[in-house]
Amino acid sequence: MDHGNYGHSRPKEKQTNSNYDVPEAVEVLGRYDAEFAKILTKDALKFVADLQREFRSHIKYALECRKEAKRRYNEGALPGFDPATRCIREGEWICAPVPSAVSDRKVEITGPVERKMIINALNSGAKVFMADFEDALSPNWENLMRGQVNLKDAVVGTITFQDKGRNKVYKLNDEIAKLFVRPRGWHLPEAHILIDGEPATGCLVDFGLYFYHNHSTFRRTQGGGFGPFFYLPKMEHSREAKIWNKVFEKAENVVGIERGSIRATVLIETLPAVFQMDEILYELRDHSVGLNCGRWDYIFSYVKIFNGHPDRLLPDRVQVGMTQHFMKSYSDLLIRTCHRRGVHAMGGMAAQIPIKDDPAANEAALELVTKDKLREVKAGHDGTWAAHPGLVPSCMEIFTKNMGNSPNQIATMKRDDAAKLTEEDLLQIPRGVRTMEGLRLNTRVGIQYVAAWLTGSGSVPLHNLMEDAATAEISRVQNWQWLKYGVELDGDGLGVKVSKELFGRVVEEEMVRIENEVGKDKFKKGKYKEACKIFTRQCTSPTLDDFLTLDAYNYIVIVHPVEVSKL
Ligand SMILES: CC(=O)SCCNC(=O)CCNC(=O)[C@H](O)C(C)(C)COP(=O)(O)OP(=O)(O)OC[C@H]1O[C@@H](n2cnc3c(N)ncnc32)[C@H](O)[C@@H]1OP(=O)(O)O
Ligand SMILES: O=CC(=O)O
Ligand SMILES: [Mg+2]
Repeated sequence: MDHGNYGHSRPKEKQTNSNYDVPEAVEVLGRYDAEFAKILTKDALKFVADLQREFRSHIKYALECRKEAKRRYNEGALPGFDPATRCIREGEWICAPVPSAVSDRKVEITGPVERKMIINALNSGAKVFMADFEDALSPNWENLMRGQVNLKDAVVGTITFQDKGRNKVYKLNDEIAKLFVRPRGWHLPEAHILIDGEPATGCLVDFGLYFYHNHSTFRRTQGGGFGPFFYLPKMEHSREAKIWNKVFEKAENVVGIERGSIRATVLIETLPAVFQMDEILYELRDHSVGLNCGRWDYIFSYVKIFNGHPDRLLPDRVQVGMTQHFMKSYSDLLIRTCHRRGVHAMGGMAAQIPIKDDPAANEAALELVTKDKLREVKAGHDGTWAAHPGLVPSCMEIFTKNMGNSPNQIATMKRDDAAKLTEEDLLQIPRGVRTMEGLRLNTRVGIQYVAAWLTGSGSVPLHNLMEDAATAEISRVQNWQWLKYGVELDGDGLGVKVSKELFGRVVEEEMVRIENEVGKDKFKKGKYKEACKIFTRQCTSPTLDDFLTLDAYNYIVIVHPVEVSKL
């Protein structure tokens, strides 16, 4: 974690936002708001600070280990199963029984913690709503704190939203989806909250504030005595799961609830983590409700881990789907591992979303989603993700039809055949070709996504697909990889090699295209130029940055009170 200076308006003399009532050695540098103050209470901040103090050295160590592993991969090593933990992989043990409140997770809708979307998602007919502080959210202060306010209102059941333009009031139905919350990954700091002079760890802020304010109501009204429920992103090793387990135990102790109340599903979305699935479940065995195939970050991770391996270059992004051998192997092994340990094996997100103004294109998009979901349920997944309420009914139909009356397939789809999958299967190079259109699309989408992220939107529709931080990362690292190794665009039959000059031209042309598409006015008012600078810098940097959002985060930190210009 980089504890450096963040933000445009950090005062020279340290000033605290004195309106918040803070515990000792905690400073809140984000804007004051009376609604936020109900979340940032002295006790809640103390709860977060205590987590930070107890676990910061563990987190720092885990992130150092990531760096060390990266050094080894860059020198040519391959990720693989750890001989030291063979006994965990081969041992017969199971996780704590799945709470009945979440035994049926056929369809889970996901979305940012935005007020109207939370209501729509909870009302969508999905079994679960994963409220996202991560891939789908731009983590600016307003989004994060409003997100906490919104979730608190949602858990209590009083959340409403008025769309004045459409004269429409949104409120919760009688029957709603079960709420899971996804905090940020371990790597992201929260620069608006300082603890002992250092930025807090983003995920401990997200988890801590949500847990502190909602555990009691949630367990009573939604969890049937269990909960709250979480999704845990971007882990690379079981030592990181161990930290989460200890965080959960501490949280349970502090508020006096039984061990195993909190439950979490871990996203397997980094390449090293696929070799650690048993170990991750083992660390979290009292708190686990399964694993999920986070396919988009997983693809991103493949490029990142192999950034020093020119023999493992990816084809166009659109060709790296779940039917590629390494992706199918990952999904099959995840199902086998979860079911052997008695928990859910969740599927992932198809990128297609409904297309409003083109029925034929809409039908084609829906067909792709259907195909993807059918593959998942037949393989043995217990549920899947939907990006949009319009997709929930068809995903539900596919899972219900193929699973009959069972809430899940944990006991019936053991997939013992997947036990024979090898390291080679899990690492097999994806097949396909590289094209100029692939380079253009990566560039267009990457710049448009960063522009949206800088203005507060973490998930956006682009070219009829859902784009979020994970999909944008693929565009970035793929461009970086192609540039670094001067690859030939072999799918066009032209034999063009990717170079800085070619990329520079593509960037210029795509910026013109974006301006034409969004219109001059929006282009001028938007953050397209800043986004272009960030994205281009990342694609052309001599070494690959770990995360696009770590670099871009600096642009969205606004420290209060904002320093008044002396001019
Ligand atoms: C790789 C991963 O991590 S995947 C998980 C993270 N990503 C996500 O969660 C993406 C979630 N999806 C979304 O954010 C959105 O669906 C987008 C940005 C892709 C598309 O958004 P839009 O273009 O606004 O969708 P659209 O205009 O069709 O929305 C229609 C209605 O559905 C609602 N809606 C759309 N998606 C969602 C959602 N995921 N949850 C709740 N409501 C939603 C809209 O709010 C809108 O409501 P309204 O009619 O009451 O005004
Ligand atoms: O978080 C999900 C992913 O696919 O990445
Ligand atoms: Mg992800």
